Amino acid sequence: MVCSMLIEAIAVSKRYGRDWVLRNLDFQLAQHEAVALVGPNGVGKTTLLRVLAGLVRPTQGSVKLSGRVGFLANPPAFHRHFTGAENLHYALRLDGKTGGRSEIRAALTQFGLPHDKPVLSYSSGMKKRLAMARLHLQNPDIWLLDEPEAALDAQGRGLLENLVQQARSRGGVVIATHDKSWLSLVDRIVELQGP
Ligand SMILES: Nc1ncnc2c1ncn2[C@@H]1O[C@H](COP(=O)(O)OP(=O)(O)OP(=O)(O)O)[C@@H](O)[C@H]1O
Repeated sequence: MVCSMLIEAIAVSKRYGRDWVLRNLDFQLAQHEAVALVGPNGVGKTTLLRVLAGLVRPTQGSVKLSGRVGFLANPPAFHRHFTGAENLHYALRLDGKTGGRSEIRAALTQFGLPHDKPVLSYSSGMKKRLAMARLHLQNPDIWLLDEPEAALDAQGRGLLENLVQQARSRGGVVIATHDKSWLSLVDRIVELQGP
């Protein structure tokens, strides 16, 4: 049988020590779907994204992915001593892509970033923009965004909305968020209730 879902998570549970964070959760993401993942602090949104991304193994249950995953962490991680361009080049190499210099320069310009400053000199909003530029270039099938709006100004927010459109036309996107303005922009809202 051909599975048309990008993500098919079945009966996923996750426990840290003795504490259950997720219990028996089913989650699906369809092609061209945008889903908002909401719920109070500590309810398990990041944990679910990390399980879906394969960064954390579920205690029980299974996750099936159809496509390449891109994860926008909050806060995002980089090589601090590398420039933005070097970080993008490195990420593309890890993905097995040969990102051309002109493509990387265009992405830095598009996301309003300097071309030759080390990331240790970036503000948190600039780091978030660099993480967006990285995802833009990686162009995965499955986009997992953890509080992507954090630290962004109004222009950065506009760039983020464009990125979500890119994600939607390429594959599908899950946005863990406390920002209610996403709720009218997505196809479906999943509210985590706790274990
Ligand atoms: N590595 C870890 N070890 C132990 N407990 C953890 C770990 N990561 C997360 N937790 C716990 O799991 C629970 C869910 O955390 P998580 O970060 O997934 O919540 P969240 O919904 O994303 O919260 P927020 O809205 O504050 O970002 C919290 O109680 C947290 O303390």
